[in-house]
Amino acid sequence: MKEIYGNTLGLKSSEQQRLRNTFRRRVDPREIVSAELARHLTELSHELNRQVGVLINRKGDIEHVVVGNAHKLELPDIGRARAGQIRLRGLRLVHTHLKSEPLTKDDLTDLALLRLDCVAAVGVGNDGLPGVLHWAYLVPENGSGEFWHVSTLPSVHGEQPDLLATLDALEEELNRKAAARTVSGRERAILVAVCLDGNRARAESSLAELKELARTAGVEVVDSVLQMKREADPRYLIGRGKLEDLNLRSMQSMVDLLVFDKDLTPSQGRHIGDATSLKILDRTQLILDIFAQRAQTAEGKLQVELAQLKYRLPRLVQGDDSLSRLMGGGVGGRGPGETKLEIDRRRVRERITNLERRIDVISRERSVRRAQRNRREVPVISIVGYTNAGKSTLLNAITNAEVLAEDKLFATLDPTSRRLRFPQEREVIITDTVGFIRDLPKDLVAAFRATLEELYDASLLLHVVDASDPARDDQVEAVETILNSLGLMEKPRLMVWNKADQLPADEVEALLRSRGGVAISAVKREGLATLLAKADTTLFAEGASESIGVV
Ligand SMILES: Nc1nc2c(ncn2[C@@H]2O[C@H](COP(=O)(O)OP(=O)(O)OP(=O)(O)O)[C@@H](O)[C@H]2O)c(=O)[nH]1
Ligand SMILES: [Mg+2]
Repeated sequence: MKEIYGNTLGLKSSEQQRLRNTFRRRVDPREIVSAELARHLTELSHELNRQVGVLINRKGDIEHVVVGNAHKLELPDIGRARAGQIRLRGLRLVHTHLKSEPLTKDDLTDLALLRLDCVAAVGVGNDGLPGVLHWAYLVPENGSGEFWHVSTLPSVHGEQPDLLATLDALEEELNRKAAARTVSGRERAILVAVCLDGNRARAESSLAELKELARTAGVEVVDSVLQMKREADPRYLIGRGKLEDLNLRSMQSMVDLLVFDKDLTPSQGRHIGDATSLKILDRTQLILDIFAQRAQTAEGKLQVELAQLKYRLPRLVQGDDSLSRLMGGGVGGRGPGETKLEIDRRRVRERITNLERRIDVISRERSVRRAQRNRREVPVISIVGYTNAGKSTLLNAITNAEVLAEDKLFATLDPTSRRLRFPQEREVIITDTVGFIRDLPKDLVAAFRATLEELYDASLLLHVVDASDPARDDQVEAVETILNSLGLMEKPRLMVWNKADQLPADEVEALLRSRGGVAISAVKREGLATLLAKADTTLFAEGASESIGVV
């Protein structure tokens, strides 16, 4: 026996029976609602002074009968649509509006988030007879920002549009768009930034960098939004209205992912995930993701996994309640009261300890290698710089090594060392390093400590800068902040203004005058002789070896 859902409290049994009788009705599926069914609903609504609604499937059968209060209707849980779901639900909502009011925001949000075939509201006249019919259906992405098409018919008695034909056309269009999309097979994302300090320019450049990160991670960026805000929403970071809007846009544009340009607290991540049914990533997770995709050596892989686990640990949530309750009573010898969550946490912690131990071993081997190198008294030059500055290109240009250089962030994760013969047959070792980035995740700094340890042995740091990047000054500052935190600012450092081929000559000159250093083009192999000569004098100048610590 099918039951009535919703606000049935205080209804007489005769009224409940009449509501139940609704299940017996069928409508012609081509109509939004038949005049008979509309009248049945409005009469009931009029008497009960409550909204009454039905969910009708494509065959015209009534699957649910729902009672609300005078202003709204709470729908039964038919399950939210999956992110990226193309198909419509195959259910339409027809309900009454006691004052013949238009469709509400809630009605339309239900339409979109539940992917209903359509929503319709029949006005209840003073006599309890059906009046106007407001109805709406979803529209595909269209550039005008419309999520739905809303219209009004003066009465349920007149001719109604062929709903099945409308839905067929709509689904065909949705499928066409989806087919075009699945070709790429990449996850689709909307990027979200919140600017809390009023500095819009900086927020925009950070968002541009996030876009590059997303591209590097292989994510397709559908759109990005920047919200200026005084204070962060404690629950959702962004405003609730904005979140709802994002939700609707994601549904329409078949987005799977929201990527936040700021790190989310564990509870914010959870709340946003719950409110949207989308996968949520923040900046740190995106960077970790890239590192995970790119790590080549065993050590790199261990380090990335370690950083990921450390990031995930506080974000583990109670998954399945029934399961944890089941396991809660000391079943299976897992100790009294231990929940699944605690078991998960313990496993993660064990894995962390294990990884740390293995990384430690590798790191010790590395320092043995370094010590041998030092004993041979070969000075080390380390290339540092913001990600994508051209470090690997420079290493390749001066050593003919083949280190992967590409227009992606974090192309290099593993330190690469090459021998280089200096003009006077003097030998040095030159190392390429992982790129730096502003707000480098704390766990990653720790995880890549071993990699960066190479820098402690360097006799000279070449700080490579993409001189053509508008965010150049911020990037220099970010690199210097990290060098400072590693206690490396005392090392001799040479500023290398790369990509000079992208800048007008006078700007290059001005840069050299004000900031010193060398201007080069690593791809065009210009300025390299000057660079090497300067490095040579710094390293081998009379008496320099002592002051700069070459052993
Ligand atoms: N126009 C121009 N492009 C350059 C120059 N040097 C490097 N590039 C380009 O900049 C991009 C990044 O170069 P990489 O050498 O991979 O940069 P990286 O600093 O090693 O980057 P990560 O390892 O990702 O941190 C590539 O597309 C290079 O071709 C240059 O002198 N001029
Ligand atoms: Mg590189």
